[in-house]
Amino acid sequence: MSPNLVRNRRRLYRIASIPADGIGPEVISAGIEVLEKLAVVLGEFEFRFDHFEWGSEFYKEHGKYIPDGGLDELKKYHAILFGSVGAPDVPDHISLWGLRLAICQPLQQYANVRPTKILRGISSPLKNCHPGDLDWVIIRENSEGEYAGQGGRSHIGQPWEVATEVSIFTRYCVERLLRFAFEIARKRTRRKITVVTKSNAQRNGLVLWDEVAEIVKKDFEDVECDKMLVDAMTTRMVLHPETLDTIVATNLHADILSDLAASLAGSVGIAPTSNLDPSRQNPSMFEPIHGSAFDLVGKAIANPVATFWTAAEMVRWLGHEDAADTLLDCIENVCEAGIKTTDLGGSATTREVTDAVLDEIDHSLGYDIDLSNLPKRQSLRMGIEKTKERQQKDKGVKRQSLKLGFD
Ligand SMILES: NC(=O)C1=CN([C@@H]2O[C@H](COP(=O)(O)OP(=O)(O)OC[C@H]3O[C@@H](n4cnc5c(N)ncnc54)[C@H](O)[C@@H]3O)[C@@H](O)[C@H]2O)C=CC1
Ligand SMILES: CC(=O)C(=O)O
Ligand SMILES: [K+]
Ligand SMILES: [Mn+2]
Repeated sequence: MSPNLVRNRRRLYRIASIPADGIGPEVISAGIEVLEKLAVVLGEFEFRFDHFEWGSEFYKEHGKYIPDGGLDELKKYHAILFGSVGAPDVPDHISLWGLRLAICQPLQQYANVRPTKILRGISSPLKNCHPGDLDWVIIRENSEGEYAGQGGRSHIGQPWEVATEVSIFTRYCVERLLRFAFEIARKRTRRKITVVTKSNAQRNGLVLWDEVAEIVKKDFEDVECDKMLVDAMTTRMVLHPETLDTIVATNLHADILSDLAASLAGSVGIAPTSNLDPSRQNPSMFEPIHGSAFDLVGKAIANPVATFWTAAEMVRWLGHEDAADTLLDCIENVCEAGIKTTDLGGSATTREVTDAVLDEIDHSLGYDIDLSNLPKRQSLRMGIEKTKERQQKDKGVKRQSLKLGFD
């Protein structure tokens, strides 16, 4: 086979990288190293990253987080890899609305998907909660609710000052998100969804949620559906994690529940986020669940696992399920080997965890070989052979024969 044909089968993905603030740049640069290694080793695809210096430094210099025309620029990419926005010297609402929400909302990334599970080698702070007992995916409405931008302040500074934060819930957005969540539940083994609201106190918008859920669930009779009020949901997550699978909730409720979920699975330093436009008309955005972690900046100890898992979810969204699973396997192998940062009770640095994952990816071929010394097309061909092998899903079996297939 000619090298050109092989090369043509390799998909090229253009990724916009926006590391932004705090530990964002530390974890995103580690994530990019891992993605580039995965691409070279598997040979199914390649990435071209363009870096956008948008963040709080840019804001302080230019008065805006996104320059004019910036969103149109982002639309040219297959996906966006995002770090975190938020700096100690800029009010949090300015930074969040200036960058993250200013991307998610116009690009209609209305489904925020947050899987959480106890990775091999990580222990839950919950007594008796082991891998398999906590394996959830939280679907967060990502376009409206408490983050719709409705509200205002009057009589600022006066004793009679008034401020409103109006939650917006539209039948259209609630229904599209619930349908998306039920589809996710249907694809998972347990086919089980919990709809979380607060329709006792929030008697308008969340009653609408309950009503729309009743309608949508009729189209998913194969999915077991139950509902919870959000306060009781926290109790169930802690005391009966094994009874949950797919969870769907409003923008604010799911924001809170998903940080709790990540911590119950070990740390916010491990959990991923996908901000998806399910219509695929716009690029989706992938980011670790955590924020800027001011307390860790510059110490080189931020946990990069959340970003690696996020990278795996980006690869999955781009259509490479097996490659995503390979990366997740490599991450879990590293955790299982005890190479963990301090948030997980270990003592490894960001660099050490990253190097260990890079090493695992190299070894995921089942072959100890240094790809950096090979001409590019040889490693491409090896990747294709490797992909075929993976389809057999023979995890754990050392692959004996790896056809190098040099032309
Ligand atoms: N999507 C985004 O861009 C987000 C931005 N933020 C912003 O980040 C800033 C800080 O927010 P916080 O509420 O403190 O939340 P945070 O997620 O930055 O930190 C909360 C706690 O988790 C720890 N943590 C976070 N990431 C970690 C990692 N990778 N490894 C180990 N430990 C980690 C931190 O050290 C801290 O103790 C604020 O400006 C906030 O608005 C917060 C959440 C999301
Ligand atoms: C801003 C924030 O906390 C989040 O997107 O999860
Ligand atoms: K983030
Ligand atoms: Mn959050």
